[in-house]
Amino acid sequence: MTQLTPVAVLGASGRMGSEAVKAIRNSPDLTLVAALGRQDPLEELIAAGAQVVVDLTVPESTERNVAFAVEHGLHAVVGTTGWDEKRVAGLRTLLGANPGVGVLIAPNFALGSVLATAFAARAARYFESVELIELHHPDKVDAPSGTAERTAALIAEARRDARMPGSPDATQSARDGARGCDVDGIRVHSVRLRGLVAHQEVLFGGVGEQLTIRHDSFHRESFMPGVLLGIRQVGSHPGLTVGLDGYLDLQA
Ligand SMILES: NC(=O)C1=CN([C@@H]2O[C@H](COP(=O)(O)OP(=O)(O)OC[C@H]3O[C@@H](n4cnc5c(N)ncnc54)[C@H](OP(=O)(O)O)[C@@H]3O)[C@@H](O)[C@H]2O)C=CC1
Ligand SMILES: O=C(O)C1=N[C@H](C(=O)O)C[C@H](O)C1
Repeated sequence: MTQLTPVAVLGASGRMGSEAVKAIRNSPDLTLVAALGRQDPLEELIAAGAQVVVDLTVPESTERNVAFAVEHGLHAVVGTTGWDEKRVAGLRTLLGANPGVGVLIAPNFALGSVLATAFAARAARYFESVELIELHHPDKVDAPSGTAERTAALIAEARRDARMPGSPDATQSARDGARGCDVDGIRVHSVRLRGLVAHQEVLFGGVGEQLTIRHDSFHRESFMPGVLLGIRQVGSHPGLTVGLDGYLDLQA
């Protein structure tokens, strides 16, 4: 008989957490052993015998949740935003002291979004101008989105490698926020609108042409194949992986 992987979800009653609970329950190779919320002690993860913890909480709690998992030898699949460079560096150190434990931090679990970000990174060196627009539901607590931060960082890296200057911009005066925020030298604009779920456009401009790379998540089900892929693979990838693309062969 094949062993089922025992999985716990943190943030289980949230928008993403409740969808993940459903997806895990519907997976014949996984068993949901804990579904925790803000009030529940993390020790329940151990008592429940979880092997993989899925963190879909809030930026203030994710670092502590993941540290607890790693220190107790549990693999973690993390969708929560807020993982800046300092936090990532701290987690790498912690993982160094806990060899064999795997953590996946995936700013976006939707396969189309992962591809859109990869395509944008590839296109980055060919266009003089680039700006990014991310559009989300109005209940989102952070801006810009984690996906936009990562996409901008990868575009900026590709442009630096190609020794490109910043996007041309003659603006001399602007109202606060009119030009969006600066992520690694890339302008990112955040829209919050009832009815939206999660959307992103990367706009590349060259002389007489524009390339737009757009991805839309219309429902949180779109994230679930990526969440399940992460749960199934995290144990085979010790150390830290940032981005679901780390588990995919995007060159094929
Ligand atoms: N990687 C990806 O593909 C995606 C990532 N996200 C990210 O996932 C995160 C969650 O998003 P979303 O589901 O929309 O948010 P919600 O606000 O709907 O859910 C967050 C949940 O976390 C719970 N929570 C808060 N603090 C803790 C804690 N200390 N321990 C355990 N649970 C806690 C909340 O409980 P309570 O109700 O009690 O406050 C709530 O149920 C965000 O950072 C978002 O950006 C979202 C979509 C896709
Ligand atoms: O809060 C959300 O909804 C989302 N958060 C993630 C992000 O910040 O990029 C992923 C997706 O965009 C949905």
